[in-house]
Amino acid sequence: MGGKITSETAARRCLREVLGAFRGCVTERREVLLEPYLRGWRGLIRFLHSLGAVFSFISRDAEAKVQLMEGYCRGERRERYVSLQAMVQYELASGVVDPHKRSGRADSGCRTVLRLHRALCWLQLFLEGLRTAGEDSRPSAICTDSYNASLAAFHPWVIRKAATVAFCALPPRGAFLEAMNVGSAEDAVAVLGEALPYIRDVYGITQELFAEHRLLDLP
Ligand SMILES: CCCCCCCC/C=C\CCCCCCCC(=O)N[C@@H](COP(=O)(O)O)[C@H](O)/C=C/CCCCCCCCCCCCC
Repeated sequence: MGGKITSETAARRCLREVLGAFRGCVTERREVLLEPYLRGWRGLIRFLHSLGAVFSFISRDAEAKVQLMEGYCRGERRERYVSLQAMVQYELASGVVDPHKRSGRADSGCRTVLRLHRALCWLQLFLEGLRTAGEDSRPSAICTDSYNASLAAFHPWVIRKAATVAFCALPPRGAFLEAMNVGSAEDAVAVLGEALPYIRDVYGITQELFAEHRLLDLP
């Protein structure tokens, strides 16, 4: 045990932000808008900060990826980065990414979003586990199982080891749900239930888009 909540207001604000952002991501035409997508990630990263310094190597990596994408969204070609669909179309057409090459640009939007997308798979499993597990369950175990079933396959041994050690610092379920600061544990479970369908929808659309263009294995 060891997760320490440094700012209750910040935690509450960022979870509301996550929920609102993922809710606003998908358009009527089933496009995923990048601006709210990245805003959702910002909220998650802020929440991760509130869990303590032991997670900072994880939040730094996520932060760098979000920052890179925000740069594209505000840059010269920002109209190409309004949605994931626009980004994929542009980066494929301009040769920024090539699914047939074994090496590629480390800073492309597609490659960067793919890393976040894989992490979203972990998040879905983790939140679902947290929501449905018994009162005595341990978030560290739920997190480890979710990680092993998703992201771990893409990480080298040293990262897997460091991540697994960090997960041990997660507080017990009651304290974790409290840390979400949205009311009682039941309220927190309800918020998770509210957020999950939106996150699942964003994940599903992205998975389909990347699969269609053979972008799921970008190096
Ligand atoms: C709403 C309720 C509360 C949920 C709170 C969850 C908060 C989670 C916030 C952020 C999740 C972190 C996402 C990490 C993205 C990792 C992307 C990645 O795979 N990067 C690796 C590959 O990148 P490249 O080298 O190819 O550029 C990179 O090597 C990774 C480095 C850092 C380690 C990543 C470990 C990921 C573990 C994810 C679990 C986070 C644990 C949070 C505990 C609540």
